[in-house]
Amino acid sequence: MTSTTEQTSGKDGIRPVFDQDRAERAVRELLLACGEDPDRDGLQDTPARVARAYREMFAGLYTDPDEVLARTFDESHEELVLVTDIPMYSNCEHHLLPFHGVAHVGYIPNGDGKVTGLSKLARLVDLYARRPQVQERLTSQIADALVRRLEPRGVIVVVEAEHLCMSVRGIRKPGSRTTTSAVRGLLRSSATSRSEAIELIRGRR
Ligand SMILES: Nc1nc2c(ncn2[C@@H]2O[C@H](COP(=O)(O)OP(=O)(O)OP(=O)(O)O)[C@@H](O)[C@H]2O)c(=O)[nH]1
Ligand SMILES: [Zn+2]
Repeated sequence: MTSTTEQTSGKDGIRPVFDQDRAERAVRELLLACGEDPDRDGLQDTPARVARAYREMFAGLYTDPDEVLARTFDESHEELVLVTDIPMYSNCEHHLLPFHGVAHVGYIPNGDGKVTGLSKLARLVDLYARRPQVQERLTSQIADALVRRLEPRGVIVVVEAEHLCMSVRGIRKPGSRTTTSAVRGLLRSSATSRSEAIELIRGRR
């Protein structure tokens, strides 16, 4: 039986552990269900490898996003800070197949010294991407974490991705891309601020 701790998600979806043995048993079962022989030469180490791969791909389940943004700098910049084209690899929670693309993350600091390191924006993308996800939730979780920790005047997050569940199976439309956005604060309420950010994202190349 599954224990309560395993079923219960903590703050912001944080889970306590990755169960390597259980994951290996599940992969072995999957191979058997596919009619494969998990004991044949090429597959002997596969359950352990796949389990480790999932541990890595879902590492964001075991990390507190607020820690990523814990350190702030005293900088009186009060206009847009935008990091574009952050490579993003996630897995859709419906098929456990990858979706990948880029994220653009911007915020307007509130001027009271809460400016974060630029790499932390990419770390935040990574953390939420490394969970079983849907693209809409990934996008809004990144935005909401920034709002929570930095109390900025505005936030914009745009994610553009191809879903392999739409490419390699099902509808099979390789190359189709999905764009999602989450805007908060001034970047939502002010058309001028939002257009400035969107223009910078669009014209980045
Ligand atoms: N909104 C949203 N849908 C997603 C995402 N990732 C995958 N999906 C969709 O999840 C849906 C699951 O639909 P179902 O009908 O339950 O499953 P399915 O029979 O495998 O669907 P098909 O992919 O159409 O074959 C599909 O339409 C996927 O395209 C995502 O990040 N956001
Ligand atoms: Zn999918």
